[in-house]
Amino acid sequence: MEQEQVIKIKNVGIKYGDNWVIRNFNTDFYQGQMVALIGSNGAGKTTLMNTIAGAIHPEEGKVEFNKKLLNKHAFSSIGWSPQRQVIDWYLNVYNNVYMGAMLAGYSKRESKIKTNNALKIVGLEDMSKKHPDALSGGQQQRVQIARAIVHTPKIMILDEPTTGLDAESTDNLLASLKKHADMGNFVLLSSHDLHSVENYCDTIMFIDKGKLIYFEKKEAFLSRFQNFEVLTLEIEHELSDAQFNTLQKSIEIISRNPLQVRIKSNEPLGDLIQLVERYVCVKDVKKEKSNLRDIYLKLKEGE
Ligand SMILES: Nc1ncnc2c1ncn2[C@@H]1O[C@H](COP(=O)(O)OP(=O)(O)OP(=O)(O)O)[C@@H](O)[C@H]1O
Repeated sequence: MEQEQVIKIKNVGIKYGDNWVIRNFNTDFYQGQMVALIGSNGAGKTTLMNTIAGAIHPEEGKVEFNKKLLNKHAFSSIGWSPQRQVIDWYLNVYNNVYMGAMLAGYSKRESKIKTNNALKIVGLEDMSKKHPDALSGGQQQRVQIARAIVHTPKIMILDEPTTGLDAESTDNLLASLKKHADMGNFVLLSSHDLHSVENYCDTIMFIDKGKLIYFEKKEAFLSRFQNFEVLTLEIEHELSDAQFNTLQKSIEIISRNPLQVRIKSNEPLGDLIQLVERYVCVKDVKKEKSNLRDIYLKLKEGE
């Protein structure tokens, strides 16, 4: 089925004071996509998401929504979880989330069902009576996300939703967002957790210094850069500083402990292992295709 465009970003430019942080930004988003917005600190991810969510008005250009797909109250079609925590400290966990459903126009009965479902997704069913100040940072973050997604909006804009979440909660949340996207909705999330993003998102949007560098299907993005591989070497003992420094001059070490080396795809390993074995015995070698994180680091290096 042909998926419809949900959002169009047209020549958007945003500045703080005299500084342009985003300029000439153009993108289209479609139903069914789960897009990972990635880029280094200060790249402009939050600024862009806040602009899409309507919290910042662009200096230039505009963000257009497919009006046909949205309810007449846009609020009920968009779920936004900003980077800074916005929860009501005077309401307990349950009511924080329940309020999101009520504000989106659901009846009390529907809101209850939706609230219980959202609390389940973020794993806070047992904490519904607690007040936010009695929760950990990660749990507070989950309250905010539950509130943003409780009304199952067609468009979800989530700024670093996995920050502060443990591995299990991260997986649960992303799996449920993926399911939501697969049902024809749209999810945009920013994250520095590239392993999780790689597992669940289907589209990569890589920005740098306020500019869109790559925006394509995950598989296309990965295969474009998978001309190198990562070797993990199990060695008998750690390298001394002097050994490490010397080795670094002839091979591309990306991690010291565990020792990880970047090589070209299909490059023979004999010479490399011989080189390392001048200093330490290599007990095992594991070769993996570069993943999203490796590619991201390589891109940042080559800047
Ligand atoms: N309120 C503000 N006033 C002035 N400059 C700002 C403001 N907010 C952000 N900036 C600047 O705009 C640029 C983009 O910031 P933004 O927060 O959008 O980046 P980000 O990609 O979300 O970073 P991070 O990964 O650290 O969250 C940065 O250079 C930042 O210093």
